This record gives sequence, C-alpha cells and structure tokens, in this order.
Amino acid sequence: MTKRYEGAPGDDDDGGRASLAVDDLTLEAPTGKITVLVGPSGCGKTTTLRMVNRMITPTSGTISIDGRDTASLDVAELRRGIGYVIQAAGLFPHRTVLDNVTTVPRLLGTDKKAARARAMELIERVGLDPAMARRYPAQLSGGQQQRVGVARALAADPPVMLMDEPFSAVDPVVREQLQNEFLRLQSELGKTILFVTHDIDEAVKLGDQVAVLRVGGVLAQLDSPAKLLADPVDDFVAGFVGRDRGYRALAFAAAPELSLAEERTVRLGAPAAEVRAVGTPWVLCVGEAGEPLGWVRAAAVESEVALTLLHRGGTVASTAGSLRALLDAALSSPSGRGVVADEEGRLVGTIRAAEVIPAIEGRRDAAAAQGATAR
Ligand SMILES: Nc1ncnc2c1ncn2[C@@H]1O[C@H](COP(=O)(O)OP(=O)(O)OP(=O)(O)O)[C@@H](O)[C@H]1O
Repeated sequence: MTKRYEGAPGDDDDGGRASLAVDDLTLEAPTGKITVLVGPSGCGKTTTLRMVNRMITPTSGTISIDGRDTASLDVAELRRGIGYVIQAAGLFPHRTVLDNVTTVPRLLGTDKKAARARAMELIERVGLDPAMARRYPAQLSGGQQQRVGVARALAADPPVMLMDEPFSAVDPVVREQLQNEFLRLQSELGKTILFVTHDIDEAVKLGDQVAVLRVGGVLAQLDSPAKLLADPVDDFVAGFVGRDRGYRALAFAAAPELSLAEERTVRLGAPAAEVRAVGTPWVLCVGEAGEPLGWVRAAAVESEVALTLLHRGGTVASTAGSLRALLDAALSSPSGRGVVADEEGRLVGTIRAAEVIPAIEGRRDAAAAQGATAR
C-alpha cells in the first residue's frame, strides 16, 4: 500500500517524493502474532496503522484481513473487529474507568449488566485494582490509564489490535511492567497485533516479527528480532538496532545446560562465624524456600547476617532463561558468581562469566558448521 499526502511540504522540490508517507509497503501480519513497526520519527508508522482501520485511506494498494479487502467492508463493521490503543490511552475524561471500558460493547448492543461484568473482568486482567473502576482517568497514573486503554480495546474482543506507541508516555519502570503484562496477556489471548514504536528495544522484546521502516515509508527489513540483531541488512538498520546488538542478540539464545557450581549459602540471622567458615569473601544468603536474597561481604558481618548487609543489585538468571541473562547474572554479581534459580525461584547454583563464554562460542561454531549466522 502507498499513502501520499496531497499538498505536503516538499511536494515540489523533489518530485513529490517527500509527500510519500508510506511507499509501496507490503507486509503480512501473521494471525495470533505481534508484528512491530519500528523506525525513526516520520517514517510512516502511524499512517500505516491508520490505513488498516481506514482512519486514513490509502492512495493505492489494498489491505486485507482474513482475505477480505477492507475497502469493501462497512467501516463500522471493520472497526468492530479492530481494537485501537494509542499513546496516553486517549480515554474519555468525563467517564469513569468502567464506563470507558464498556463504551464499545454498549454501542454494539451488549446489555449493561453483561458489559459491566466483562469490563470488571478485563480491568482485573490488565492488572488494575477493581476499586479503580469508579475513578475518572485524571485520578489515575499514566501507567494505570494505559492499562485502561488496553482493557477498553479488548472489551469488544476484537481479533485484531492496532497499538500506536501505547507505552511511551510512562516512565521506564512502569513501561517494563506494562510490556511484561502485555506479553502475558497476549500469550493467553493470541490476538493479531500491529504494534508501533520508535524504540528498538521495545520492538525486539515484544515482536514476533519486526518491520524496520525508513523515512518515506519504505520497508528496510522484516525479520524476527533475533535475525534483525544478528543480521541487519544494511547500515541504516545496523545503526537503528544499535551498537550492543551482539550482546542483545544473546537474549534470544536459550541457555544450554551448563554445569553450575554448588554454592554454600547462609540464612538471615546466621552468626558471623558461620559466614566466615564458608571461606569466600562474598557469601550468598537465601530465604526459607531456598530463594536467593543477596550477597553479603563476609568481612562486613560483625554479629549476624542482617537484611541491611545484603547486596541485592545482581540479577538472577533462570534455568529456563537466555544466555544473556546468564552472562548478566555473572557480570552483575559482586562475587563474580552469577546466581541461577529454577522456575520457582529457588537457588540451583552459580556460574562465572568465563564459564558462559564457551557456551556462546559453541553456538557460533555450531552455526558456522551449518553455514548459518550465529543467533
Ligand atoms: N495529515 C497529514 N498531511 C500531510 N502530511 C502528513 C499528514 N500526516 C502525516 N504526514 C506526514 O507523513 C509522514 C509520516 O507520518 P507518520 O505520522 O505516519 O509517521 P510516524 O512514523 O508515525 O512518526 P512518529 O514516530 O513521529 O509518530 C511524515 O512525514 C508526516 O509529516
């Protein structure tokens, strides 16, 4: 599809090319998957999204959903099947959270009681306290408003969702929470999602496939996140995916089974003598269920291990995690020994960075043997 804005600046000085917001873009968004559109400001991401629900009419080309040309459908019917979430949620300010979420189902004729029951279920599902349902948008934080925006888009249970920078108006910590919950929700719901962002980290985290666009709405590369990081097609994509992409690509490499060192641990309240008896400068403290709590410097324990003595900055890798998580656990641990836990969060053992590197090298060798690029 193509979109040319008539009368846009630059029409005359370069043969009209500058007015092309989207230039002959061909893209398939697989059913039940997340397709992320990413690219610099003005590259036509929003225009592309809005052509799908016909808020913008393409200059040429067709858009089909389930094999049906959207131009041939009734606009209201088309939009009923498409949830739309925008930056800063775009909620109706004078309606309560509950009324915001029930608006579309009510318009579609769902009776009030059923619409409310479904809305309350969605409000909880997106991680909001049900008590928030009575509040007005202005009485919520940005992150909470964003959750309401997602609940509202899901209320009519549309098979397709268009999401335009839905998480960009919140701080990085809330943003990460929203991303994680969005992925959890999607694993249950399996919607077909077109997601726009200008943040490449968000794109590779959320996308099953990622489309990188150049200004002018030209598709530069469409690939899985792992392939994009490992094999950018040109300098533009390489520059866009960023410098530390080799390290970031490790996030998509499942951690192989590595032999972990057994770690001698102490509990909170352990006396100084017990800590010193471990014989290493840093000793790992675990909780009742064997969950790692943090590292304690043996020399700093005067009487017993207290919470205030624990260094809790290091990341914990999961046995089901990635090579990147393993390496990061080792690099972020004050002892140099990365903490690895099972899926229930109980300590399994520790690993040093020097022991993770051979696994990374092994992947490269295996890929080279198969004539592929290491991913
Ligand atoms: N109504 C309009 N009239 C004329 N030009 C427009 C119009 N809307 C968008 N454009 C132009 O089309 C191009 C693509 O805009 P679009 O909003 O799709 O980009 P984007 O990738 O979503 O950008 P951003 O990340 O900054 O939101 C830009 O050059 C923009 O200036």
